[in-house]
Parts: sequence; structure tokens; C-alpha cells
Amino acid sequence: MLIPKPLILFIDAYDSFSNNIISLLETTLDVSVRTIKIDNPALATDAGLHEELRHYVAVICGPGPGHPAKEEDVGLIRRIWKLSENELLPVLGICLGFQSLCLEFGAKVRRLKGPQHGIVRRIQHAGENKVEGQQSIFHNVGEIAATLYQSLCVDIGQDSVPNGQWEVQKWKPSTRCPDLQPLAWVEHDLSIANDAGVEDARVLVAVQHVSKPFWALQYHPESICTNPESTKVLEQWFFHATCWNNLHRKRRLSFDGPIQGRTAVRESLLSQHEKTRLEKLDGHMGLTSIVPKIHAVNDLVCHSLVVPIPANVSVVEISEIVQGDRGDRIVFESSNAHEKSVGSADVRGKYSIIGLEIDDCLRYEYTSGENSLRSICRKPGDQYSQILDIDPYGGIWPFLAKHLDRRQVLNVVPAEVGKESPFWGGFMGYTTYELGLQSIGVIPVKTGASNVGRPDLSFAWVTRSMVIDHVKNIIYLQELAPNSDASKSASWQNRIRSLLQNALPPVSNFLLNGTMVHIRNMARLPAKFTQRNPFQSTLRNTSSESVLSITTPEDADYEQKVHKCQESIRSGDSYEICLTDQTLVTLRKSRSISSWDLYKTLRSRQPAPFASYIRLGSATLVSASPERFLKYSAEGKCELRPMKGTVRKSAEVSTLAQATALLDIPKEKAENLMIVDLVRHDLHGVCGSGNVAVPRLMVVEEYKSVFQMISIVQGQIPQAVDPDLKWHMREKEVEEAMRKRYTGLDVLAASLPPGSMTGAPKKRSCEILQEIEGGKDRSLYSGVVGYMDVAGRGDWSVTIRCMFKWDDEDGVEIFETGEKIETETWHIGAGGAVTALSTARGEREEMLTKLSGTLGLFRQ
Ligand SMILES: C=C(O[C@@H]1C=C(C(=O)O)C=C[C@H]1O)C(=O)O
Ligand SMILES: NC(=O)CC[C@H](N)C(=O)O
Repeated sequence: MLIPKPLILFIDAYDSFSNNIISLLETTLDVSVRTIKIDNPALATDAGLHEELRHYVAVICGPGPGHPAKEEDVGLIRRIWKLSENELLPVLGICLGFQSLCLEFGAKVRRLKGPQHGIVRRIQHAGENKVEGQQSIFHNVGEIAATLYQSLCVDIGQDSVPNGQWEVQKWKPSTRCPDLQPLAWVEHDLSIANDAGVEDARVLVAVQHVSKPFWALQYHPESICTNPESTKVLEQWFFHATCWNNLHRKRRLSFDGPIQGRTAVRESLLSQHEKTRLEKLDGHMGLTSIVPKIHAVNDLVCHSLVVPIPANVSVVEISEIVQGDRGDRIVFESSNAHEKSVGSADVRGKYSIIGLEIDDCLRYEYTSGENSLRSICRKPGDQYSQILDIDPYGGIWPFLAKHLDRRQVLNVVPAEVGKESPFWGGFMGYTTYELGLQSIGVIPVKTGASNVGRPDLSFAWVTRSMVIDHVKNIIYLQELAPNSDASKSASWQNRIRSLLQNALPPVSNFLLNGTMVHIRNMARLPAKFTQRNPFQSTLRNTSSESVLSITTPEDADYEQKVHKCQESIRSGDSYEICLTDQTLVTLRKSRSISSWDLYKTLRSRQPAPFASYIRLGSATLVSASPERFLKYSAEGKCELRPMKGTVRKSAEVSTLAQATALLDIPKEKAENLMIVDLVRHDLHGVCGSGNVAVPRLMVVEEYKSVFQMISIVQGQIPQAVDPDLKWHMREKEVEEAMRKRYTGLDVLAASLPPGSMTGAPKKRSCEILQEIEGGKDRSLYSGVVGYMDVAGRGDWSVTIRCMFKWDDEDGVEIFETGEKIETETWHIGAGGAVTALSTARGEREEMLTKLSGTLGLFRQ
């Protein structure tokens, strides 16, 4: 029989690091953690709270945005300190929880003179012998270097202790707070210059209540940059907590009865779908009448044909040969494939993907806030536009998860040829920033009527595709179709292969031990294919002639917004805020430069590992994104690659070594660290405790016009069936586990909007941004673009360094001369992370640097 582990309750104040703390607790201590939000209505009454607490051996009052004196920021936490002797149990406060405890027992809470977010400091603790009469939770603990995330601090009277008395006084309870035993401090000699924004000489960072089982830490033990020594403090806290329970706990622990606390790992999308389905069945409503039929296609396979291509043929040329240069189109391109100095080896463009026949694809469009989606197909002979109610599926994400699940494809034919292709077919498309806001419970303030009904998610179901392998110089021509349709697929593939072979110079090739070998004859290439981009020079002239207006953010206005972000940081409401703004470019619509032409120029001027062109429905996106958001494999390995820290290339900073030195400062490292910790939290929410790692931390990469600091966060998605246990399970149990399994889509749904575009904590920072950015939709900018394939794989980029337009903004301008001009308006978003250490001017310049790559298309 399995013995249940003791339960700890984590009270979550809507922070973006909570799951990291839970992971640390569950991997360090032999406990399970359940979590509730500070405003859980089920615990609004004291009776409800007391009932809930009966399940737990201890409570953690977590960190969070805001101020401990504000009821809406701490909620339940404040009531924990007031528990009567009968209900009392051990508690550890962390950061906001620490501040709340100190406030309750007499401390003043004040703003730090220099906020400390993502800054690593040495913790001076009392160790074993300074606290009289008892061992503290720092007993036998060595040196701790810990990350701070705080704008506020508590003052138990230390500010007024004269220097001469400090060493004696600092470990004693103060007259202001006789119940609080100080356990640790961060100290700084202010006469020594520092670049971490330190302006406070003494900050209390750990306390213990002298008679109640309350302990608290102001630093963040779970941060990736806090050293492992600090976990000893948690172990000792739990030891003290257990001893206290054994000696003093009045209320007996309960192992049964209703419990509000939930595991930090969210329910899988497929399980949510299943649950909704069963609920409907329970209601005897007859499932078939509620759930719209999606045909299960059980015998789908991916038919694949490999076509060799000459080495220097571009993705643009391939796309034009097969698709012409008009119509809907989706191209995900590693446009840095041949640029050794762009990106690092792991993203140096191995593959590009082209979705084919996008005009004819089934397309799903969803607008956030709605409970239905549009399913659209414009295929000649099979045209329809349907509204599907997604409530019966449990929402948009469970709906998509189920759609993919029913079309899972396990085989590619012939297997030895197509198995290396990273994409066999599936969804390709985009989601907006506002879709992400919906998933974290921030209601977007939609301004203006024009954007009503625009899709926040648009995915084409791509069954015919090309994957270009830039290393092997081959194309996979692929079609998803029933196994029995092999000959139909073959005739389509042969047709496309002929198209390519007729248009491209010949390539001799043969298979050697299963590997394709090419013999290329460069001398035979026609001139068209040796020129990198034949359209570039024409566009340069035409585009500047077509520009009717460019509206960039006003300097003073942008700087004002940076100050507003910093005010929210100083008040404790945010640790870092990714401020952005939009530039509008209105063009004379002309047949001679299409969006595709713009893409062609951008991709060659700003080579990037995650470039993309999307023309889908009423949206057009032209992107040179350097940032991978999320990649996952069919086996559940996932990887996020947040970027934070940007330097413009210039004569002074032209090498990677120079940029690395420039970014190796607390301001830049803090920006990156905060997002790494936030992304770890998002990933822990699906992968579970102990299943997230950071194999690369703060490494600088070179791009065409900037240097970027990146980190890599990896996780393992829980497997439906443990291979070791599978043999002990009945077939039905295995089936059920598979029906409810987690996929990469769970991670995607749990991590939007991308943390690098929000700041931390995510929810509060996004709310602040709604206000500061004036409720303007960021729309495609700050969203993600990518694919989820039928074999369970996915790759998504953050939509930055891009421009987009909506067809509904196309207009007509009438000049005084009476001339009528058709116009289109492009949006270019740009911004950067604001921290306490930012300067308004520096932030504005950073925004302009990021803008310049894309805006440059219109300025020459
Ligand atoms: C906000 C943008 O970029 C984001 C912000 C970065 C930063 O603050 O250093 C770096 C990469 C992106 O995650 C943008 O390109 O507009
Ligand atoms: N990380 C936290 O809990 C921060 C607490 C509080 N909002 C502050 O800024 O000081």
C-alpha cells in the first residue's frame, strides 16, 4: 500500500515563481504540496479555512505582487497569522509572506530606496550560536547567495540603530517588534559603489516568531541563481515544523474529507475534454447531439517523398515555384541557415517549412472571450463556414488538443525516407498576445470597434507540406492521407517534383547506405539562382515611394511610460515590465510591392532562425524573429528559449566578446534571470516538480543588427504510462491514461503570453501594461507563430521583429487633387523590459534599436 506523503499548503498570491517553490519543496522534503489562491472563495469563512487546514502539516505563504497591507494583495495570508492556539500550525512566509508576517507583528513596511529584483546578494545569517537559547533554521548552514525579488522591505527598527551598536543589536528582537527574532540580513556599505541598485544599508531577510511556529524568508530560495546551500534552510524549517507539530499541534490532522487545495500541475487538456464529455453524458443529454462531429481519421499516414535540391536555392524560390507569389501562404523559414554569425548552433537553421494549398485548408479562427470558433473551408467544391460551440469541449485548447488527438499519425511512408522530417502536417498559424491574456485571466480592454471579431487564434490544418532540410539539401514533399490513398499522393508528389525539377538546376543524387548523396554542378546554375535576392533593389526604391506616413512612438511619451512602469515596480506591483509600443506605416497599396515582397527583403536583411511569412484569412505577418518560444518533441521533451538583454551592434560593440562583456552586468542579468524563473514556473505547472532544468543560462548570441542574451529552460512533459509500470496495467487502464495524456499543447496553453513579452509576475504586469499601453491591442506582435504536428511535435517563435496588417484596415485616401489612393496599414511593435535599473532614455533607444530592423524596409 502507498503511504500518502504529508501535505503542505501553498497559499499563492498570484506570483510567477510559485511552482518553482513547490518544486523545491517536493524535491527537497518528503512532502506533497497543494495550492490555493489568496482569494479562494471557499475559504472565505473561518470555519472553511479551519477545515481546510486540517489536511496539512504546514503552510507556505508565498511571494507576490503588491503590498502586504493591502487586503486584495495578501487575502488569506493575513488570516494565517491570526489563527487561534487551537488551529495553529507551522508556517513559512516567503517574500510577500515574510512582509505580511512582519507587518502583523509590528514592523513597518517601507519602499526600498533601491528596489532589488533578480539581484543576487549574500545573506548574513545568525548560524548556530548567535540566537540565544535555541537553534535556528540556519543552524549549520554555510554561505548563502540568494536572489532577491523585492521593492519593499520591513523595518523592525534597524534603520535607527547607530552603527556602533549594530553588531550587538542585529540579532535581538527590537523594541518595536519584540515577537520577531531576526535571523538573517543583507547588508551593504553604502560608501562602496555598486551597479546593482543597492541603496539600503541593512535589510532584514529572515525572521522567526519568538513563541508561535512562524518563520519567514524575504529572499527567494527557489530562484535558479540562489545557491543550493539555501535548501538546508528549508530542510531545517521542516524539521522544526515537524517537531512543533509533535509537541504542540492541537487540531488532529485529517486524511479524508473535501479539500480545496489543488496540485500545482494543471489538469491535461485531453482530461479536461474527457471530463466535460462525461459530465454531458451524466446529464443524459446524448453526446452526439452536443458535440459536433469531427471525423476520426484512424488510418492517416504521412506520405513522404524526398526531392534533392541545389545548395543555394532559397526557400522563397521554392515557395514561388510551387505556389506562385499570390494567395494565402504560410512559410516558417530558418532564414539564417547559411549565416554562420547569426544565432547559435542549435538554432542555426536546419529546417524550413512551407504549408501548401493554404487557400483550400480547413481553418479554425477563434476570438478571445468567445465560446465558439469559426471553422472555415474554401476548397472548391467543399466550401463552408461554420460556427462551432466549444463549450462542450471545455474551451479552445481542449478542443484543439482533441482535434489533434483524433488525427494522431504514427507512421510515415516510406519510413526510412520521411522519419527525420520534423513536421508531417498539422496545425500551422498564429495566436495573438490577447489570447494569452485570456488564459491568465486578464481581460483585454479592446479599444475601438474595428478589431472586434478579428481572430486571436488562426490555425490552418495543413495536409500538404514541404520541409526543406538546409543541411542535406533535400525537400520532403509530404501529404497526410489514408494509407490506401498512396497512389493519389504519389501522383501529387510527382507533379510537384516535376515543377521543382523543371524550374531548378539539375542535381545528381543517389542513395548510399540510406543517405542521399548529391553531386552539384554550380557552374550550371542559371544567374537567377546565384543572386541572393533579385527583388531587393527594386523594393528599396518602390517601398519608400509607397510610404504615405510613418507614425513612431513620441520620445517623451515613451519615456513617460517607462517612468510609469518604474513607479509600479517601486510600489511592489511588478518586478519587471516588458513595455512596448507600436509604429504605424501606411502604404499606398500597389501591385508592385506585395507583403511577400516585403518578406523577401526582410528575410535577407535580417536573417533569423525563426523568420515567418503568414497570409491567412484577414491577417498578414512578415517576421524576422530571433526568439524561439517553445519547442517540443513527441516524447514530451520541451524547451523554451527566453531572450532578455539586447545590445545594438555598432562600431564600438561589434564582436560577441564585447557584447558579452557589456551584458555581464546586474541590470541585464537580472532582466534575464527574472524571465528564466518565470518560465520555469510556467513549465513546472505542466511538467511537475523536479522536471525542469536550465542547461544554458545567460549566453550572448549574435544577430544581424543586435546581440541578444538567451537562456534555455527545458522540461519533461509527464508520460501517460510509465514504461516500467505498463506491464502491470490492464489494457483499459492504459487506454484511459492515453486518452488523458499531456502533450506539448498543454505547455503552450499554460505558457502564453510569452514571459519575455510580459515581465514578472505575469498577471499583474500584464494588467499594468493594459493601463500604460492604453489598452491598445498588441495583436500578432507579442503572440506566437508556429506549428503543432500530427506526430505530437511543435515549434513556436515569439512574434517580434515583425510587422503585421489586417485587411479590415485597408482604406482609401482622397487627396485634394481628387486622386484616390488605396492604402494599407502595417503595425510594427517594439519594446523591452523595464526594471528598476532602467533609464528612460536607454529603454527608448532599445525600443528604437529593435524597431529599426523592420522599419528600415520603409526608410531607404
Ligand atoms: C520586446 C521585444 O523583444 C523582447 C525583449 C527583449 C529585451 O528586453 O531585451 C529581448 C527579446 C524579446 O524577448 C521586441 O523585440 O520588441
Ligand atoms: N517577491 C515578492 O513577494 C515581492 C513582495 C512585494 N510585492 C515587494 O515587492 O517587495
